[in-house]
Amino acid sequence: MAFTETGIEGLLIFEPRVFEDYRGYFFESYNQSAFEAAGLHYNFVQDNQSFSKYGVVRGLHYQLNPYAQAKLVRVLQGRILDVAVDMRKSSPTYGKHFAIELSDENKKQLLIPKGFAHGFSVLSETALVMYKCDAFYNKESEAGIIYNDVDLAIDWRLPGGAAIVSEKDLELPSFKECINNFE
Ligand SMILES: Cc1cn([C@H]2C[C@H](O)[C@@H](COP(=O)(O)OP(=O)(O)O[C@H]3O[C@@H](C)C(=O)[C@@H](O)[C@H]3O)O2)c(=O)[nH]c1=O
Repeated sequence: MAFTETGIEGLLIFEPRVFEDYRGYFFESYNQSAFEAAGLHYNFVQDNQSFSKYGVVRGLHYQLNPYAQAKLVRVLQGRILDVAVDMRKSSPTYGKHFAIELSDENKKQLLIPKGFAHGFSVLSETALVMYKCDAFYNKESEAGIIYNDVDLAIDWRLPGGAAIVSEKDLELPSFKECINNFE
């Protein structure tokens, strides 16, 4: 079980220890005491799961305070590019993003603290994504940034720009338009 830094404070990669044998494999996908031993005190209260096809981009999403959510993201089937944008104005990496491939094969997870916008693109034929949240969904506090924001310039690794995006997400504002949503 290992936590790796990403260069953005608080944003960590978690790699569980995988036990393989002739039957297959076993791993602890989450263990609260192991997180606490690493100084990571989260009280996850909601688990979400989504299934998407190749080219889907979900995001970039966050909830406004006091409903902001930390998330622990993993992939049960397939391969995604998971992206977290640092929206914490006091952070030295404010406005920077971090992207990582998460897959059923590499079993990596991304721990995203509050104060980030989150999204992902689907790189495999389909992907089953699961993430834990430390605050409940609150429809009224949903917010987001347009996935192809010019300032963030995220490479979603979808050649030919084949992004499949929800109608709601296509209406999202630019990064610059929502900076006042953050402290
Ligand atoms: C996020 C969420 C949605 N819903 C409902 C609202 C809506 O009718 C339907 C689909 O919601 P969305 O289109 O917002 O789903 P989606 O675009 O997958 O939204 C998710 O994107 C990723 C990137 C995140 O980080 C999540 O926090 C969440 O915002 O599900 C819930 O009931 N509970 C929830 O927690």
